[in-house]
Amino acid sequence: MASIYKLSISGIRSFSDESQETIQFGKPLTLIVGTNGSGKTTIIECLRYATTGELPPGSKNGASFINDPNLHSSNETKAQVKLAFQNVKKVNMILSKSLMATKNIRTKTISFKSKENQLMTIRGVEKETISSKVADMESEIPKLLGVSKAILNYVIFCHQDDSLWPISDSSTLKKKFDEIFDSVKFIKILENIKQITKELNVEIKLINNNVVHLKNDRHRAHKKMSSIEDINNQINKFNKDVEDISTRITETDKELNKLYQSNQDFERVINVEQ
Ligand SMILES: Nc1ncnc2c1ncn2[C@@H]1O[C@H](COP(=O)(O)OP(=O)(O)OP(=O)(O)O)[C@@H](O)[C@H]1O
Repeated sequence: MASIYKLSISGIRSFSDESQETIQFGKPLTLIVGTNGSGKTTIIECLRYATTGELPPGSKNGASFINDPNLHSSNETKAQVKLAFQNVKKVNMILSKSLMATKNIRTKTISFKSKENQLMTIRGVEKETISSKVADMESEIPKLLGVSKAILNYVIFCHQDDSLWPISDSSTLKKKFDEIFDSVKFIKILENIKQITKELNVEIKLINNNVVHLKNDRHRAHKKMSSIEDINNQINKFNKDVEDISTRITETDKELNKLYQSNQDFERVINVEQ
C-alpha cells in the first residue's frame, strides 16, 4: 500500500510564499485540528491538487488558490506544493508542483499559471527526476499511489464544498459512481468480451465444419487402406501361386529329363541288339 508522509506548502491560500510550511503525517492516522481559517481545508486542497491536478472549486481557475499577490508588494506569487510519498512498490518519491499568480496592474485581475512539475524517485543514494514536460503527472501519480483519480477526488481528498455529492441528483450521482467504479472501462471490457466471444464462436463453427470434413476424409482413408490391404493380399496369393507353378514346372522338367534319359537308354539297347 502507498503512503503519503510529508506535505510542504508555500504561497498557497494564506500560506506565505516566503516560507515553506511542512506537515508530517503520522501512521496510522493524522488528525488536523485548528481554528477557523487556520488552513485545514488548504492542506486537503493541496493534497488533492498534488495527487490529481484538480484545482479547488470556486478558485477562479486557480487564481484564488495561490496566495493573493495583493497581500504583498510584489505583483506575483510563486507557489509550490511538495509531496513526499511511498509508491505502491514502497519506493520513496517527491513530487514538486510549482504555480504562479500574476497581478495585472492595469485591470487588477489575477492570472494563474501552472509551471513545470517534477517527480523525483529516490532509491538509496540514487535520485532520478522526471519532468511534466516528458510525463503526464496527472495520470501517473494516481497509478503510483494505487488509487484512481476519481477516488482521490471524490472520496479521499474530497473538497468540503463538493462533499454533498452523495446526496445530489441521480444523474450527478450516477456520473460520480461511473467515474469511481470506472464503469466506462468496465462497459468497454464487456463490449470487448462480447466481440471476442462472437469472433471465437465463428472460429468454433469453422473448426466444427473442418472436423466434419476431416471425419469424412478419415473414413475415406480407412476404406482406401482396407482396399489396399485386399490388393496386397491378392498380390501375395498370386505370388504364392506363381511360386507353386514354377515348383511344379521344375518338377515336370525333372520328370521329362528322366523320361528322356530312359528313352535314350532304351534306344541304345535296341541298337546293340540289332
Ligand atoms: N488567495 C488567498 N490568499 C490569501 N489568503 C487566502 C486566499 N484564499 C483564502 N485565504 C485565506 O486562507 C484561509 C483559508 O483557510 P482554510 O479554509 O484552509 O481554513 P480552515 O482551517 O479549513 O477553516 P474552516 O475551519 O473555517 O473550514 C482563510 O483565512 C482565507 O481568508
